[in-house]
Amino acid sequence: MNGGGRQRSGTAGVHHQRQYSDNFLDGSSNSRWLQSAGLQHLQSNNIPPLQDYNFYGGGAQGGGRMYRNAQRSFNGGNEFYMEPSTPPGNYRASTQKKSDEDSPGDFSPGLLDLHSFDTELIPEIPATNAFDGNSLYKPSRYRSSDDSEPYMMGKQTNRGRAPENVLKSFPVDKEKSSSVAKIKVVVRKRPLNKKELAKNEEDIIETYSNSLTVHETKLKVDLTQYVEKHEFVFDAVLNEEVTNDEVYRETVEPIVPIIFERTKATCFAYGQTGSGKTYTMKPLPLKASRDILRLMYHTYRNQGYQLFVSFFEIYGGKLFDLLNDRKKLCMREDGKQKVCIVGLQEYRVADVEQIKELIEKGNATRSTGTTGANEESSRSHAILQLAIKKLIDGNESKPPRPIGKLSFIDLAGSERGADTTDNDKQTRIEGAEINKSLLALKECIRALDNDQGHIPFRGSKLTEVLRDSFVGNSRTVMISCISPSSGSCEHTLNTLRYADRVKSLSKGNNSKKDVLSSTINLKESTTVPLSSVTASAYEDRTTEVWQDENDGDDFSPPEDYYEEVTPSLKNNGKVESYATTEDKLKKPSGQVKWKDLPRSEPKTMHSEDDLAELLQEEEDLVNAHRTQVEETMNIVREEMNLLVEADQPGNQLDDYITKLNAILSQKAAGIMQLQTRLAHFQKRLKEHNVLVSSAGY
Ligand SMILES: Nc1ncnc2c1ncn2[C@@H]1O[C@H](COP(=O)(O)OP(=O)(O)OP(=O)(O)O)[C@@H](O)[C@H]1O
Repeated sequence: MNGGGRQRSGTAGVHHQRQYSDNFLDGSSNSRWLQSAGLQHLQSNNIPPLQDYNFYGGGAQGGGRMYRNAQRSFNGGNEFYMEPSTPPGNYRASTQKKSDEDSPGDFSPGLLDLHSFDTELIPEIPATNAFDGNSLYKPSRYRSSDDSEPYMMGKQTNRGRAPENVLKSFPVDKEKSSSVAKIKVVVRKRPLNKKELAKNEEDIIETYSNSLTVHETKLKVDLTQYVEKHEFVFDAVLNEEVTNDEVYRETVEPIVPIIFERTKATCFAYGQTGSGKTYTMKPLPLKASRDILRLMYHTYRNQGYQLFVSFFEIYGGKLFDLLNDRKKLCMREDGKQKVCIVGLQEYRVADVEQIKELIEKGNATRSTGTTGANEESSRSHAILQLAIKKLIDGNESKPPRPIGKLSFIDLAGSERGADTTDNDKQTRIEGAEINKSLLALKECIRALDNDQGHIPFRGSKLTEVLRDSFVGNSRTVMISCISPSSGSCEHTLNTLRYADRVKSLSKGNNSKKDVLSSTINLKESTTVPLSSVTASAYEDRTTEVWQDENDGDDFSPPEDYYEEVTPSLKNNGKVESYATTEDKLKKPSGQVKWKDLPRSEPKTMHSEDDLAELLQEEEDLVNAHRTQVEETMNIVREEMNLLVEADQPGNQLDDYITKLNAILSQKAAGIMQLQTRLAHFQKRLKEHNVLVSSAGY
């Protein structure tokens, strides 16, 4: 598709990108992420405090002044302004009828409508005028679009792309916009970090341009090891050498022009803690705003477009404004089921530096903590929104109309539910809440996947906010971040299955389900231990097998197959028990590979088929029960959370306990059934072994 996974930048930037997390330069997290984004020159200690720029000022008049300031700034002045657009009494709910538009006094104070779009169409600009680099280009007003030289008004550089090229890249984008997929799922693999290298963990992810293979080492019942191969296909797979700039080009850049065309777009990162979500997400808004401003000031010049920034987090099921001293926010639904965030401050911005400052401010305010995998772990879901609005008839005294919106969501680690086992009460509550919201997100995705009439968006604050990412005229880019390490294999598989499910939401996708591992690899890999395979015998025919057995087959794996695994219930000791180096079959690159196995004699084959079927059955059963137990645990966690929140646990404790007991008894019955089945399985396995040894195999 795009060759993203094979990209090699081959520049100094690559070297930088390949540094492991622990190798990062000293300094604040903000300066670190600017460096990681290739935007270090934006780092400035000289920027005056926001208050110096009438940060909390407002009013219709203020808005007019603000706009004029913006124009001056754009016209080469060095003035720097930012004002929130939602001062009390100054903002109109965009759901209001057109007849009300001339009555600024009726605007709902501080109410931001996340979903509403007016009906006025943006005038089409002929491509020749819109993208005429010669007529529009003002050389003194911006820099190259190169990653290391972001768009900055009032500054000039001799380096960078020719002006024509900068502007002419947009027609391409515009053409692309109509064909931009509704949902795009991209996987990003980070490099092994120092800790993982110190533990001798191996890179088990093999990437191609739009697919990847996870090589999972497993133990058979007789404790011999084998490698199970899981193949996934996505829209793009970005390997550990891909820079943040390339990530931007692959993910967000194509959707930027569309937000001028009445579209809501969302980009979110998903993955376990420490997998690189924040590292990936942080540079994107700045890069996007650079392109948005370029479009605003050139392609849509003089058309009254304005750019607004807001930044909030969902922490413990509550919303906090990251640009307004973590002020608690309220989410409300209006009569049309449109979600509004009451009190959220929006800041109008005119250049990248202002946006940079706001993002830094928000990031500094964000809730973080330390996990085993990440010293600066996000404990919240952070949502940064870039909203494009348009002045009504060029009238600066009226609030502008929302046109399009680009939201960036940095989700908390997907396995933070594991924190519920932590002794610290606060961490447990956080973990439970994160778990709940990610579970709700999964439920919504599943419901959409099944074309269910009712989508349970109200399951969590996160899904309420994300609602418009999945319905209506929207675009969604999901970046699944994965660690390459063998120790993270289970989490990685969970992330990829989750991503696979999201991918299946988009029409006409070509995503293969990860059924291969349980049907083919398992069957064949159970017959020969890995240690007995010589390196020279290395061969890979998995793809061939897949094609043979699955061509034209629209088989969908059972629901349970995609259930996410809660790590606290898993045996993480697996990291330690990973196969010894001698046991592994390696390619010259060191990548562990699955080995094709010799074809068996018909008699043995028959018994192997039986065994494989049995194994499959057992695995399905175990998966189903594990899922049930995990779901139960989630319910228990949620209930516990409710109790804590209720503040007077005694009140409803008896009810809760009765309810939980009923659920647990039901699950216990299931587990007993599983034990009976396993005993049966063990008996069959013994019989099989006898059969194999008597056949002299
Ligand atoms: N592609 C990458 N290249 C180099 N370093 C990376 C890459 N991805 C992540 N890192 C580093 O790994 C560490 C963890 O990354 P990050 O904080 O982005 O994880 P996260 O998924 O956001 O975790 P959490 O959910 O706990 O917030 C950071 O120090 C980061 O700099």
